Amino acid sequence: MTKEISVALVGAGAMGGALLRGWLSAGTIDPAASAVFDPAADAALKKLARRHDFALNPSPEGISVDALVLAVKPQAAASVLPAYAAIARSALVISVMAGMSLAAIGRALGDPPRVARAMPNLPAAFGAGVTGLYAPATVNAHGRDVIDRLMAATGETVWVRSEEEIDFVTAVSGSGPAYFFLLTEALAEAGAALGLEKEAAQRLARATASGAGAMLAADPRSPADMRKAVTSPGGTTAAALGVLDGDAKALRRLMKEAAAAAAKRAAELTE
Ligand SMILES: NC(=O)C1=CN([C@@H]2O[C@H](COP(=O)(O)OP(=O)(O)OC[C@H]3O[C@@H](n4cnc5c(N)ncnc54)[C@H](O)[C@@H]3O)[C@@H](O)[C@H]2O)C=CC1
Ligand SMILES: O=C(O)[C@@H]1CCC=N1
Repeated sequence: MTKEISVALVGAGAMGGALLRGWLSAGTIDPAASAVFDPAADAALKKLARRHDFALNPSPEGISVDALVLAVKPQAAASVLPAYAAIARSALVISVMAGMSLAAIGRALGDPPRVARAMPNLPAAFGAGVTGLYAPATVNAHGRDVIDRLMAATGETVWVRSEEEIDFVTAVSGSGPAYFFLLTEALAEAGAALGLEKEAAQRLARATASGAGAMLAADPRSPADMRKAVTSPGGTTAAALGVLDGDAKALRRLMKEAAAAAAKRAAELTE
């Protein structure tokens, strides 16, 4: 049996909390040997700590774990991270922070030997996440395996070739769920504008997004082939796609601009 991983998680908010719940339900981590740090721990997190028996907000002194996972806001990192420098000396450090470079993490933690970057997304809370991963040569095959096992507990993993590509992962899949949620909001608004009751339009749009997501997860056809399967020649879908994807390629152009803006922001946060 593969050994469970001991983890110190710094920041158990939306993303850190989702990862933690994924690890606990998949049995990836050893709760009794793990610790979670979050000064704003809410009742749900306290209950989780009691149920699974992991340490919540212990003193960081003397803690020794396989992996130190950093999930605080990048803007808070410089002031928060130094308290965890001693843990980082012996642990594999995995940062899920957007726009916080390996160099900046190294500076904040006193240059620990092994630091890697992971860019998960929020569907990790339902085991339906996808995480982009990058580790420099200082992280060996065993370290990569630990990172992969931790992130695979919450969905798919995709290794990328350079640290810069993590900013591109952030633009595609890190921020990506929000694009689909916006599309769902916009579709519901369009349905209401046509004359449907607001609640009916919301239910139709949400179930459609979720159904399309289920097809993407289960159907091996490409997204383009599935789009074609919905689109009868001269029919209703073709009329809509003429607006979204006609000569001006409006949606594709907009998506490129949106992803470029996200990647640019990730790079700015890094500076
Ligand atoms: N929300 C998302 O969809 C994604 C977020 N991320 C990254 O995850 C990180 C966290 O983002 P969210 O979870 O969205 O933010 P959040 O605000 O929900 O969580 C941050 C947590 O850090 C805690 N915190 C603040 N000071 C702390 C300290 N001194 N020690 C320990 N914990 C402390 C806060 O109480 C909070 O619970 C960010 O760096 C973000 O770039 C990455 C991928 C997706
Ligand atoms: O918006 C953000 O900066 C974070 C990173 C990816 C998703 N949320």
